[in-house]
Amino acid sequence: MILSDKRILEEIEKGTIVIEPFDRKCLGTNSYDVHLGKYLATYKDAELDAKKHNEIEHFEIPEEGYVLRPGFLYLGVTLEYTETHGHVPFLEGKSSTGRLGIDIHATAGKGDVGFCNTWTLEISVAQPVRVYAGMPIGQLIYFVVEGDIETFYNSKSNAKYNSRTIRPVESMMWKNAF
Ligand SMILES: Nc1ccn([C@H]2C[C@H](O)[C@@H](COP(=O)(O)OP(=O)(O)OP(=O)(O)O)O2)c(=O)n1
Repeated sequence: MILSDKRILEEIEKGTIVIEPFDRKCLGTNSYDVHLGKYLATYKDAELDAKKHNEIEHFEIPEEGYVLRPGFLYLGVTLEYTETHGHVPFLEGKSSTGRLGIDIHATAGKGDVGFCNTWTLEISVAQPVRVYAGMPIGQLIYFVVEGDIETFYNSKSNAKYNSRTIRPVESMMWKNAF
């Protein structure tokens, strides 16, 4: 089950869903529109190694926008800081973004109950496209979770992506033992 607009508002009222900044106009029938934050990042090395800490370089999207190019992975970030304490949040693209050939996640759309942060976007494009800080980029939808939670994401000692940030965060795969 996906939360309706009224339920999302009720959860915000209760504090079980936090979206900052929140704008009522961004609330859809059963989703909330999120926006592109001003920081982007790319990996320093052209070849990545899943066992190593691959470092990124951050840069700001200028006023006139920034042209994303095919063949590159850009890490972006939502403008919105979110907390979800009782539901499973999913980050989805928007049809209007998709129609510009912009993918906002490579594979990960699911969030965890207890996730408290901005969302890192794994952006790739089908053709060159100029993007702007603050443009609508995706939407959050909230699923009801079945069963009790033993360990919330924000209380997991090994949660990799819960340190509050306004910048995109690189892959922390290197922290996995494999
Ligand atoms: N495109 C996405 C998808 C998810 N997340 C956030 C919300 C999730 O709650 C958190 C962790 O996502 P995953 O569980 O998919 O990531 P990992 O399994 O790699 O990390 P961890 O070991 O911390 O669970 O990252 C994000 O910022 N950007």
